[in-house]
Amino acid sequence: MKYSKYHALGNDYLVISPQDLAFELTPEKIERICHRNFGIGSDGILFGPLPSNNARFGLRIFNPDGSEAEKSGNGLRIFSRYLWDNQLVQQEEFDIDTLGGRVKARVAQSGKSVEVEMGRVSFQSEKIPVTGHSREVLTESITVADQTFSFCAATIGNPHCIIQLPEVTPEIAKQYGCLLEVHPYFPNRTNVQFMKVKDRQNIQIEIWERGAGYTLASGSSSSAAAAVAHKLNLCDSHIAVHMPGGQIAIAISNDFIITMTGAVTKVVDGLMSPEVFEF
Ligand SMILES: N[C@@H](CCC[C@H](N)C(=O)O)C(=O)O
Repeated sequence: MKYSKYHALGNDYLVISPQDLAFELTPEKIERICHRNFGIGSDGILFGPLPSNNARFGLRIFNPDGSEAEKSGNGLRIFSRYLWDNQLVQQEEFDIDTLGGRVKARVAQSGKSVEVEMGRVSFQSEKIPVTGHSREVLTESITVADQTFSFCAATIGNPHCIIQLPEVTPEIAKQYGCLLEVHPYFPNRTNVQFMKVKDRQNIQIEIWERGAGYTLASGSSSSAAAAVAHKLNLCDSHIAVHMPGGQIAIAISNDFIITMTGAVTKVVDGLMSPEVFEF
């Protein structure tokens, strides 16, 4: 099986084209391919390009636990770079359809920087989804293990739980992220961001991704956390999001449409042996 591996600030994905796949991409196979010891290793699989009625290209996004995600910011930027590298697009702007909606992508610097218009953030409980009556989920309480946090929730196609703290560390994300991901408030599970507001233009986040665990960066997480910081009037509309893997620039329009810009790096084109599935 042919694959291409890229990373966006350390958030790594394998791009697999349907034409290079001779078997069905089942959850068990996805888990094995993404496994960092028994497989190639990645934070997810980008399966495309697929035919779409809504956009030039269709894309399916899979997490390393085999679940399917509606959207991935870094995944979309990586997939855009792949389309560019493989000359599947000639113009710098094009659109991509995902389960979580259509996005517009624009490549720059020969694909090394990609901007994606991610869509509109909503804080509405039934859209995220969060259980309970219909409301914007802003500054509510949630308890996991020994700890009660104040949280906000948002969707940009996929669900996010954002917790603002004075300081954030990888340890906090790992200790509480796994519990918050599966909290009964979130019927579809959730991505989790622990956010420190540095000033009106800068936030720092530590991330626990649904279906992937602790990651070094996440585009949809950056979008959701920046949108919450802006919604709570803690930040302006242009925000640099600092993550362990690097920095993403987020611009927020008056109606909370997010534009995200950041680096994409190619790692390798490879050929996976079928022996990987002998288990
Ligand atoms: N790394 C991604 C998010 C991938 C999907 C996520 N794990 C989910 O299940 O929603 C990003 O860059 O946005």
